[in-house]
Amino acid sequence: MSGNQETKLNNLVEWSKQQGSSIDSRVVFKYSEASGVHAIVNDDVQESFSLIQVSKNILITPDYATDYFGVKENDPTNINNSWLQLFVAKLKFDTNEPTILTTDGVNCSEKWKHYIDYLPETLNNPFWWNEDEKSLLKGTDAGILLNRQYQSLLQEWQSLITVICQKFPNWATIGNTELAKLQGLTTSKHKLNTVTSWLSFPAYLWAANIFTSRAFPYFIINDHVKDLNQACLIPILDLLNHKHTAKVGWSYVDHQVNFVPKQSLKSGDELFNNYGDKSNTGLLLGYGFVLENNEFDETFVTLKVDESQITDAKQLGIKLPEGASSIGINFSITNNDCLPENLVNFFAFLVQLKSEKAMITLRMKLDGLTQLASIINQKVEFYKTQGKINTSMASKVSPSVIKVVKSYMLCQKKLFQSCFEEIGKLEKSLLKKHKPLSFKTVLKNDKPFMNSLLLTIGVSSYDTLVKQKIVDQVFLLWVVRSVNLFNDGEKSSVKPPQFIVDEFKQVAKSIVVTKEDVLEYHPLYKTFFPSLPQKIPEIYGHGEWGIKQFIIAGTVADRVCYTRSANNELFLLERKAV
Ligand SMILES: C[S@@+](CC[C@H](N)C(=O)[O-])C[C@H]1O[C@@H](n2cnc3c(N)ncnc32)[C@H](O)[C@@H]1O
Repeated sequence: MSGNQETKLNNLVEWSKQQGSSIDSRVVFKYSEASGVHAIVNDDVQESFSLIQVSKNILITPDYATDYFGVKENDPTNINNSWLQLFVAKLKFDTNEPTILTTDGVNCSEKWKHYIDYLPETLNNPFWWNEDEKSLLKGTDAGILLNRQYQSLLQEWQSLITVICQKFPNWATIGNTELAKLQGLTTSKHKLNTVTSWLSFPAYLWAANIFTSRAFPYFIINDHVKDLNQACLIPILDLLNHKHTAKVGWSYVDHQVNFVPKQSLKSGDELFNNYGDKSNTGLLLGYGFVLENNEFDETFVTLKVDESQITDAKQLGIKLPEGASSIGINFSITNNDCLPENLVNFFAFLVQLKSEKAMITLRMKLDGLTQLASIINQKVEFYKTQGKINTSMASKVSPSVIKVVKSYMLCQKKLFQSCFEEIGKLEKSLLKKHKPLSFKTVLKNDKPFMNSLLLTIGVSSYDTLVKQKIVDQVFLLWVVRSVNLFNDGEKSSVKPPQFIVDEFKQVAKSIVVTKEDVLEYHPLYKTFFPSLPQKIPEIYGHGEWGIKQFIIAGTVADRVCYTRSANNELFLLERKAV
């Protein structure tokens, strides 16, 4: 820490004490490159011992802003702490009119001088990164949210400044100049990082980021607060860094905010606060750092589908995440639930066939999992490559940004990796539980059919069919054979599966064969006919072997087949709800 910053910190601590706050003598403030100012205890501390008491006198609360700007608490522009943020921007950046007086004569600039002087001017969260640095987040949750939050802050600021210009004629000139700077600029060209006045957008952005990185919920000190997002600034307590496992308590007693660690501390331990169960995306955007092994980490699979599909999925009993709409459905992937049931079911729904109306079948579930696995695998690959920052980029971005981006990417990749592994496990357990018929076993048991393959195409095992990529064709041939065998009624050692025969009959009843179908199946048909009945008449010489039978078998295949991608094993699934 520079000497100047150290002086500012000491001034802040002294001022807070003069204003009635107390800091236990075992708490000392230190500085590190990695996490800035933080507190250490230089002796053991018992659990539940109140270490810091901050006087109400020094808190920056919303009432100061509403009083100063003459805004009603329920004013529609008074959302997201907007007026309080503007108030803090004025405290920090207004050099023309440095005295801010409230209606009852409190000189706010004087009052919070040491606190405002201490607040960091340069923030390290992505809102303050240069364009090359920001581009490293392209395609990530953080990148998407960064743009979205930037836009909404911009709109929030525009509404505030418009009100300011109407209400306060002496600020209107600066306000209008600041508003005009943004006219005609596209989103990507917003490189406004320089504070030109307290009414400028960068001044507001700075104040908003001070709130995301340092503010506390206002309800801690005011029971009547209805809006849980309403915030206040609590000097001194905001010098504590975050640990997601830290057990802490905040309470408001006798006009003081008490900070109490709910665990004992050893001499030399860092005295942490707990900012809440935040994901790395939340930490990165709000605070500029991420935690490896963050148990609250989260990422999303976002899908865009029609409104009608959302309605149909709900009708099927799938509980969609809150806010699901045709704009997007965000399925949350966390460490605790890296493969949410509703995501699995929604993918099953997406591959539903007409013949599977009103139920989720094993085939839908397995096929849906295959589609999902492919998307998740793309995400894993994306984070693998995106996480490797190329050397040409490395010269344009700061090492601290590279470090935080790499760490963020790695954690996101881990979540998707766990999701991918979980898909494999679920597929395995579904197959184990429902034990669907394996085509490999079918062939092993149907010796005459297997012999016929050997004599005609020279193939003697399932694995060779896989190698030659002809499993699907042979499956169609076997379906037609099974139906003929069944219709023959002959006593045979081979029993065709009843559900295959039933499915074939059902398709046969409703199918309308088109010219396109015939053209599609013609090449396959020609490979088997007329040679098969000539060579092996005992199987192919009686029954129905027309091209139509193969077209029907094709639809049967769509309805009953599932190929496990890990080993290309083909399973035949009965249609039943799971
Ligand atoms: C409430 S302030 C804490 C005091 C701050 N370190 C300072 O220098 O004033 C929050 C900021 O501290 C830093 N910080 C907090 N917890 C951290 C952690 N576990 N690892 C790295 N930086 C952390 C981040 O820069 C964050 O934006």
